Amino acid sequence: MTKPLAMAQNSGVARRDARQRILMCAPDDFDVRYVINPWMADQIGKATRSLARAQWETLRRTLARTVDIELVTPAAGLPDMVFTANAGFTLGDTVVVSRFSAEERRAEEPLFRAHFAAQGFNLAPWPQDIAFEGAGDALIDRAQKLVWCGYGMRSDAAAPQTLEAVLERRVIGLRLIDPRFYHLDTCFCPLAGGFVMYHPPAFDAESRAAIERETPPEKRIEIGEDDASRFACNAVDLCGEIVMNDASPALQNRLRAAGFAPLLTPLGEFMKAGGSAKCLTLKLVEA
Ligand SMILES: NC(=O)NCCC[C@H](N)C(=O)O
Repeated sequence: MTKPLAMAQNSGVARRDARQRILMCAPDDFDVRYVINPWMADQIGKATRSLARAQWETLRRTLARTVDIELVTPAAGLPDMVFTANAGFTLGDTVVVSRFSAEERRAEEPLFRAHFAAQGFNLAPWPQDIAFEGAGDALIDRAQKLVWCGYGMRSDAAAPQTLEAVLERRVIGLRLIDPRFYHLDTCFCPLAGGFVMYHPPAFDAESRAAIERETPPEKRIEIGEDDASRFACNAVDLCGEIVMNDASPALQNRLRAAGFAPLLTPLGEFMKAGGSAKCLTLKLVEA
């Protein structure tokens, strides 16, 4: 079988990836202060700031071995701003800044917009009345040259076609049906070489069929309930190194057999807010 790691090392994509930039936000004001997803229920006030900080620093250092880390300034009173996956969706030097469905996160929008503008991104137009939560719900699949876009929990049903019109890229909408997997990046992860790691019960039948249509069986890595609940799909693929909160030995073996190198970094404090490795990062993707 073709090894994605080897493939990546020989491709132009890998050379760009070597200088890839990832946006993060320090957890200065991280906490659980409201409940907007099932993971946050019963967790108000229960995150330990010092432990969260240590977990976030370990993630940052781990990623910084391979990519350049950029930081957006955290703001007091916005405890979820640490989840930069939800800042927006970038493609080349264009960004679609998120239009949060969750009222509690709306105040993050102007801060992320100002950050992207200051960094020289072109801000793509987006209708105010269509919720879209950025790279939490829109995931680029370089191997298949398309964008997968989750909807039905946070991003509106109109988000996929709106994104397709804005980006002029093929976008496939995937309808999410389990509130625990409220963003696409909690239950779906495109990997190098056309592999896709996903939790099938998080999707409706039509969306599962779309995934099966686009991805051959040998490239589909189905994630069971146990691994999905450890946020195994919420992973960052860095040229074949898969940075994730946790994964069972069986899943780690499955990933290794496909040519990937799982790298576990515990992010339990952030799980209390419903996020882990992928949610804490935004790849500033090359077009
Ligand atoms: N899944 C993600 O991309 N981000 C995690 C966001 C967690 C935050 N508490 C939220 O519910 O919006």
